Amino acid sequence: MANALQFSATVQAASPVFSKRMHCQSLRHRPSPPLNYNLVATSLVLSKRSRRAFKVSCEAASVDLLETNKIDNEAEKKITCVMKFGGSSVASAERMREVAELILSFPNESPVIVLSAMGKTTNKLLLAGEKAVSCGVTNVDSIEELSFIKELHNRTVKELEVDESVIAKHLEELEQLLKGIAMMKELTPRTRDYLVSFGECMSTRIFAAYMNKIGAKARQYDAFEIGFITTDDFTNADILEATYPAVAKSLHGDWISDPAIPIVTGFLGKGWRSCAITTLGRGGSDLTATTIGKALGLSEIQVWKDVDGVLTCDPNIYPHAEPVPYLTFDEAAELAYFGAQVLHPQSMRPAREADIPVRVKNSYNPNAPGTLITRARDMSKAVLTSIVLKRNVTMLDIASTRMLGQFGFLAKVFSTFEDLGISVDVVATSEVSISLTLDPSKLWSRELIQQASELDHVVEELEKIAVVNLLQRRSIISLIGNVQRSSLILEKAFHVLRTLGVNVQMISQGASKVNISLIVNDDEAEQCVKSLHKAFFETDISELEWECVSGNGSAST
Ligand SMILES: Nc1ncnc2c1ncn2[C@@H]1O[C@H](COP(=O)(O)OP(=O)(O)O)[C@@H](O)[C@H]1O
Ligand SMILES: N[C@@H](CC(=O)OP(=O)(O)O)C(=O)O
Repeated sequence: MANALQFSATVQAASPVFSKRMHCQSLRHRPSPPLNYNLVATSLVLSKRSRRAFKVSCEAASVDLLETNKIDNEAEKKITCVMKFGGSSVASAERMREVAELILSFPNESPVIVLSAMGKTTNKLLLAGEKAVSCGVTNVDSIEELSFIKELHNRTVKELEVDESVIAKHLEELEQLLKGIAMMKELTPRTRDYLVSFGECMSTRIFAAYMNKIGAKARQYDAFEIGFITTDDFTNADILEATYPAVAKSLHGDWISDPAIPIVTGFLGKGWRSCAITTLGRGGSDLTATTIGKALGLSEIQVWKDVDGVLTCDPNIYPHAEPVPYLTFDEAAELAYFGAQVLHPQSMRPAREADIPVRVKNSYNPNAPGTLITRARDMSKAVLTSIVLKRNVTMLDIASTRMLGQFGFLAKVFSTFEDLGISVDVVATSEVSISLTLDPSKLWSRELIQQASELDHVVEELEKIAVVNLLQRRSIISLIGNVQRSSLILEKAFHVLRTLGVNVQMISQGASKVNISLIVNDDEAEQCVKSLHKAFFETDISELEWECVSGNGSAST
């Protein structure tokens, strides 16, 4: 019953007229006890039409309208935004308390909350799984990572003073699963996903219990039970279209019938064929949040991290990185795809499709403005937005053995990759040769031995039509910004790289118009990023501008 609304009214002095009129309405649930004189408190679920009639009746019967209206308004409140908190934001009981306080400090928002696993739980679960493969069943309970996970979650439950039963079953099951892995002596991608799901399943249960304890009504959801339907690509699954209506139905339906803050597991889904738990790739809770944003048509998606927004480069490489106040979806997607850990590579897609702004905020510093990501922004002054580094990339130089002018060479090269299921990142071509890099995330998701033999196989296949040079330990430095000013960016960048004595091995300016990629050796890459950062972000912008032909930078689409 889509329009159902819940009422509660204290009837102080009802009249026979009121009682009669109430019974005339098409009530889903008759009030109990029957409305009568001096009735105290009742709860009704009414259609919108009946609700209007009920209001009139209430007035006629001197019902305590204050109480009625209060609950009426509560039910009419719509879900307004989604707030995602990453592992670092919910790493301890103390952090969970602060996050709860943060959520409740926005009284005008009715958010859906998406949580990642506590702290480094996902990494620990993966390590525990790997150890279980070879440690023997009897030694599972002494796996250090298992003890750490148990201790962290039990301590958090205790410190938050919530019932330990909320996670007891999960901890028991986790140990059983590790014993199963030890018995089978193998950890398949499917089991790996089931294993890491314990992290999000436990963090959300603890947090929902705590919210309820402090009087903020909350309801926990496992994403794989509420319609997150994915491909069966374990460890790196894609969200399928059917997810949006299914998630909307689950969350909205519950909210209408019994409003409570939804606390949803990030990162997890359910394979459409296998019906097994899948994961959306590392950092996938961002994608969970943007998917919910699109499914519910919300006005804002917030991702709360441990940094003051998206920064001008990875702060672990260069601590003087600064927050970027505005980004477009295209810039953010490119930045994430080319390796900025701060956002999941696919997470911008649902937000862009539904045109919902994404705000990246710092849960440790909520007053910092963060980064606002929208469809368009003023690009008139933008030169470079951010520098991203993707390490340990494999590069292939492929030169055709045929004569110039032969067609079909590129098609053959790409069909080889398609047949082998390997995706390509950066490409630069001439008519008879092509240089490209392979997407490491697709290779990383496979076993190391499998990776090596797959690369051999790629080379073997390509050598049928070309001379192939396999180059490993390369890095992609992506310059994200206003490619309308590519000449200025390239001039400045190459000046920096020449000063460092670094030779660029490949360069590509993608069709996205926000990214220029440079390939250099792994061992030179960090220094390049630091020097590029100094040149672009620690130099007065006007010094960059003087050479720029006026009118070069135009507004974005
Ligand atoms: N360009 C960047 N801007 C901001 N953070 C970045 C960037 N590149 C890498 N990072 C790293 O990403 C981290 C935040 O992402 P992540 O760990 O996935 O957050 P969470 O777990 O809170 O969702 C930061 O702590 C920072 O170390
Ligand atoms: N816990 C998962 C999913 C995730 O999104 O985590 P975080 O928000 O902490 O990056 C991971 O570590 O990959």
